[in-house]
Amino acid sequence: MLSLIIKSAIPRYLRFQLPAQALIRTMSTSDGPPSSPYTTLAISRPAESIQQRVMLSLIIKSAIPRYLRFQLPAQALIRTMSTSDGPPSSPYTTLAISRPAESITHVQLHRPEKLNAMNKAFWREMVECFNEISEDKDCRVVVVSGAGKTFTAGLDLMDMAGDVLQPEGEDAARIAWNLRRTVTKYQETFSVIEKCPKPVVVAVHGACIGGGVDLITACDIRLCSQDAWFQVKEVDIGLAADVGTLQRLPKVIGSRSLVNELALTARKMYADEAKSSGLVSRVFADQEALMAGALEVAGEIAARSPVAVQGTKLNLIYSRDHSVAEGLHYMAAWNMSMLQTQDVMKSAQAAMEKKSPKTVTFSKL
Ligand SMILES: CC/C=C\C=C\CC(=O)SCCNC(=O)CCNC(=O)[C@H](O)C(C)(C)COP(=O)(O)OP(=O)(O)OC[C@H]1O[C@@H](n2cnc3c(N)ncnc32)[C@H](O)[C@@H]1OP(=O)(O)O
Repeated sequence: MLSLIIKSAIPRYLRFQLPAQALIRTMSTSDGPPSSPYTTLAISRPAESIQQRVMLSLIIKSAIPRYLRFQLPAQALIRTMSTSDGPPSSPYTTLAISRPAESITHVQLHRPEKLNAMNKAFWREMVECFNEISEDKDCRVVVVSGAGKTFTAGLDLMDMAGDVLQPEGEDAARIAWNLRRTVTKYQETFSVIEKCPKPVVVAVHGACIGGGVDLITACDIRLCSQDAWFQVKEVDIGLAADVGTLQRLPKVIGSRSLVNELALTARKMYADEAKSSGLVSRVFADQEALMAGALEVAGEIAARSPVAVQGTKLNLIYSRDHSVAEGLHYMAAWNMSMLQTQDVMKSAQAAMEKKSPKTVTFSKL
C-alpha cells in the first residue's frame, strides 16, 4: 500500500528505487486532519526510521507532484538520486536523467556498453520518462543524447528476439493480435516525444541506426557532430521500419527520392548530407561542441514564454498533419485563449525596452 503511494507520489523520471517506507507524516495542513494534505482523509505511517524520514523528505521536497505536496520549495534535485542497477542519477536502467541548467531536462540513452541498443526496458522507460516530463512544470525543454561512443545501435537484436520472432498466441489471429499490440506499444515510445508539449532537442554523435532514426524524427530539433551517421537499417534485418521513420522522415527531408533511397537500401548517410538534406539543422565539430550547442539552443528555448513555446510546438505539429486552412482554424481557436496570457504583455514590454526575453520571469506552465 505504502509502496503504491510512494510510486504515485513521485514522478518516476525523477525517482529512484525507494525503500518500501514512505514519509507521509512530515506533511501537514492547517485546515485538514493532522498529518495529511487532504481535508477529508488522514494519512499516517505507523512506523518508520529517522534515516528514511530524512532521505524521503529530501526526495519528496524535490519531486513530489502537487496532489501529494504541501507548500514545498520549487527545487528539483535530480542529480542527488542514484540506482544500483541503472545509470547514475536516474530511476531508470536505460536512461540517465539530469538537469544541466534551469528548466532543461537532459535525457541520456544510457547503455553505453551495448551502444545504447534499445532493449525492452528502454521501450517502456521512454514512455514513462516523457509522460513525466510532459507534466513537470519545472521543465521547459528537453535535450536527448547518447552515452558512450555512439548515439544508438537501434533495436536490441538480442533482447527483442522473443517479442518479435516468437510472438505468443494459439493461432494466427492471436499471434497477429499480439504482434499488433507489440508494434503499437513500441510506436508509443517515440510518439510520446512528439506528444510532449516541451520541445525536444536531440544531439546525435556516432551511429544513429534503425530505431535511432525513428527516435530522432519525432524530435523537434536535430543536431549532430561531424562523426555522426544515420542508417534506416530495417530492410537489412528483414522488416519494414514500423515505429515512425517511414511516417515522419518524409516530413523532415524535402526529397521523397532521398527518403525512399535511404529506406529501401539502408545506405549510411553521413553528417554533411544529413545537414544538406535537412535531417539535421546544425553540425558541430565534435561531441563536446555538440552538447554545448544543444544546451545553448535549449537555453534559448527555456528563456522564452512557455505558453508561446509550447503553443508553437503543438501548432507546428498540427499544421504538419493538416491543410493550411485547418491549421489556421486550429491556431485561431488556440490563441483565443492563449493570447490572454500575461506572457504577451511581459514579453512585449521587454522587447520595447530592448531587453532580452531572458530578463523576463514567466510563471510555470
Ligand atoms: C517492433 C520493432 C521496433 C523497432 C525496430 C527497430 C529496427 C532497428 O533498429 S534495425 C537496426 C538494428 N541494429 C543493427 O543492426 C546494428 C547492429 N550493430 C552493429 O552493426 C555494430 O554493433 C555497430 C553499430 C556498427 C558498431 O560496431 P562496433 O563498434 O564494432 O561495436 P560492436 O562490438 O559491434 O558492439 C559493441 C557491443 O554492443 C552490442 N550491440 C551493438 N549493437 C547491438 C544491437 N543492435 N543489439 C544488441 N546488442 C548490440 C554488441 O553485441 C557488443 O556487445 P558485446 O557484449 O561487447 O559483444
